[in-house]
Amino acid sequence: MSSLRNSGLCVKDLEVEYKSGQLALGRMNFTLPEHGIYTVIGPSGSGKSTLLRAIAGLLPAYQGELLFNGKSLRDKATLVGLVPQNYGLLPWKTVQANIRMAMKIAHRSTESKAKQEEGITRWLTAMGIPELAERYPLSLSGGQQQRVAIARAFAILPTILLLDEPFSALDAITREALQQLFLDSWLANPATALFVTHDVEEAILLGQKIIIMPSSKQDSPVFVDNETLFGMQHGEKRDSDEFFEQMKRIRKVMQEKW
Ligand SMILES: Nc1ncnc2c1ncn2[C@@H]1O[C@H](COP(=O)(O)OP(=O)(O)OP(=O)(O)O)[C@@H](O)[C@H]1O
Repeated sequence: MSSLRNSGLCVKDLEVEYKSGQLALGRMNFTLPEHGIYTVIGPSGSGKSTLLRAIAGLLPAYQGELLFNGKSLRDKATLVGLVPQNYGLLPWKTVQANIRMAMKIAHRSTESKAKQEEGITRWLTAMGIPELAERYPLSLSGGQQQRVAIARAFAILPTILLLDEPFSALDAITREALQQLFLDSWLANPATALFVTHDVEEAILLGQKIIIMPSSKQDSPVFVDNETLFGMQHGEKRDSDEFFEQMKRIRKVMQEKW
């Protein structure tokens, strides 16, 4: 049994250097309880995508340890879903075939075909795009591709869900609608989610904690608790006093650390 100290996502002395010798991510140490949404903001180049890639197992090498409930992520025993910045959809497969393939890889065909098809329809519907099932990714708008990528990530029912600026290609209204869809979908499958965004408001509207990456690789990230807002109805957050207080708090940290 894992002790409480080891439960959740544990990042121990993580440091990433790419082949060029450039330090992409300074030493990081933190533990995040499971079943939470953690938003990550930081200046360009501070290592947000690199952090997600390390957790997703996409880096050939890194220093330190990544554990989930005490088990190393290197062992691939924990199912991780990633929505990368470029959506990562296969252009030669239809929307539904993209999702089907991800489900097959994740569950190694242990699921019945009927259950798989039901899952595909359910997640496309949850993202508001059931009519796009037969279309090919390159015939879709950027925002539609983002929805497909999010549906695909949720459809594999991951334990850890990583999202790299998933709503960046959306207009403000669609973005708000998708934030709500994301929260509803997360409630249906409360993965441990790391959500990278450039938008401070979005970080406050979605995260249970907000992780602020520093510009200096020698500095540590700052964690801002956001439980009060996280517990509110999504539609009421933006107009609340707590939202404005949180904006002020975070801007202060940004001024100091960026
Ligand atoms: N494949 C790579 N090879 C070499 N260096 C890389 C590679 N990918 C990223 N880097 C470098 O690592 C650092 C962190 O990059 P990363 O993409 O993680 O930052 P980020 O915070 O996600 O930036 P952005 O907000 O612009 O997406 C940067 O200095 C970047 O130039």
